[in-house]
This record gives sequence, C-alpha cells and structure tokens, in this order.
Amino acid sequence: MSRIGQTFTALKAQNKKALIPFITAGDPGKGLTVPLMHALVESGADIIELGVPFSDPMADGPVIQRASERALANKVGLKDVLAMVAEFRKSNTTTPVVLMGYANPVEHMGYEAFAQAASAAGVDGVLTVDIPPEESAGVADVFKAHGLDPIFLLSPTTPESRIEQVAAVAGGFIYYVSLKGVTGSANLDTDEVARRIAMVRAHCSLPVGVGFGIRDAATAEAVARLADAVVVGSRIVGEIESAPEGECANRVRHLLADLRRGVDAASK
Ligand SMILES: O=P(O)(O)OC[C@@H](O)[C@@H](O)c1c[nH]c2ccccc12
Repeated sequence: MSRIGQTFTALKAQNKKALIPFITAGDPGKGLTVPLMHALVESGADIIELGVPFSDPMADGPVIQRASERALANKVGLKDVLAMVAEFRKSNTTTPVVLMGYANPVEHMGYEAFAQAASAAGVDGVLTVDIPPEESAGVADVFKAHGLDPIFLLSPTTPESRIEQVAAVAGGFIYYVSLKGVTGSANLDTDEVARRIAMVRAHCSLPVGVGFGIRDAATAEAVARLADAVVVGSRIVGEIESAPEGECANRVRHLLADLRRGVDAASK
C-alpha cells in the first residue's frame, strides 16, 4: 500500500480525519521550505501538499499567486522542489508528500523522467491541475508505474461521467473542490459539499479530501464531518506572507494547531 493509503488506513483506525496543509515550495525562501514542512508535521499535518511554483497559476487566487511569484523570484523550479522533498525525507519517512503543479513544467521535464525523479525523491502523490480528461488515464499510468498516486480534482461542475472516468484511474485520494472559483475564495456551502461527496462516494472507494475556502477551525470541523481529509492552502500561505521575518514557522505552527483542533472536534 502507498504511504498515502497507509496514512488514511491508520487515521481511520483511530477515528480521525486527515489534515492536509498546502504551502508553495520556495516561499518565502528557498531554505525555509523544508523547515516549514517539518513544522507542519509537528503541529498536526497528516499529509503535505507542496506546490510547484508556476508563472500562470490559473486555478489560484491572489494569495497563492503571490506565493508563486515569490518562489519564482527565489529561482525555485521543479528540480529544486524535488531536492526539497529528498531533503525532507532524510528525517521524515512517514508523512506523505503530494506535489501540486500545473502540467507545463512537468511536460517540459517529460512525464516519464519526472515520475522517476519524483519517486526517487520520496514524493507520494501528484496532482496536476490542468491535465485534460483525455490525457489523464495515460498520465496516471505513468505515475502509477513509479509508485506515485495520481490525484485528481473534481469540482461542483464535474459531470457524473467524468467522476466515473476519474474514479477508474485515480489513486491515493480524490480531491473535491468545494466551490466554483479559485483557491482562497470564501463561501463554502457545506450542504452542497455533502451532496456532492455522496455522489463521488457512489462511484469511488478512495478517500475524499475537500479543499478551497477552508479558513479556520470552524470550517475545518464542518468539512471534516463530511470528508476524509481537509485541505487548507491560502490561509496558511497568507500567514507565511504576513509573518515578520523569523516568525514564519511559529505563526504556521500556531495556525495549524488550531486547524487540527477543528478537524479533531469533528470526530468527537
Ligand atoms: O487555498 P484554499 O482555498 O485553502 O484551497 C486549497 C488549495 O490552496 C490547495 O490545495 C491548492 C493550491 N493551488 C491549487 C490549485 C488547484 C487545486 C488545489 C490547489
């Protein structure tokens, strides 16, 4: 079983839901990502979603766009991100790492070469935002051949036929996007999310994670009641952006512990 599968199985046995924080690799500095990843784990992360910086991140709102800009200004590219994961793996062999990225840098490296390098670095899952449905099965096969879980996004507008198509090739977990909009949006409708998750579960036995618009312990708790995992990005990235120098890891620890309390309150 993959490290992601093991994590969900272990959590289920403890009647707990997964907390998945997102950060952009290389933000705020090249050398700060690995320490931040460890800080996330120490304060309650079950899985880390690590963003590969990209110049045209069309699914992202302003907060994560600015994080990408900072990381690109720090000259952080796909190879640097893989090196960060390898560095993280030197002292953590249990926490799964999911790379989130746009197809362009991966295509540039070549899917096969990328999958090989990502697997060697200790990556567990790959979420490529903008792979068209027609190509997703082929790409998923390449990832799986290297032991990487292909993670796909389903959104409020995904037709049922596409849910079936994704269910047939996805691995690790399904990422359900809670709202129509970009990362960092507000106004998550939990009733609607509950209905859509039921539809996803009817087609797929993988765990379901929910992200977009989860900003605090209360929303994290509400979503943890419905889903198997709660993904939080913009709120954490915003904290990184506004933290005074040297305070970044502490601020993130504090926020994550609060989100963890929210997630755990759902299973009490
Ligand atoms: O930022 P939010 O609203 O908390 O949503 C999570 C999200 O940031 C993270 O999973 C993510 C960052 N960039 C993405 C692009 C597509 C899908 C998901 C993502």
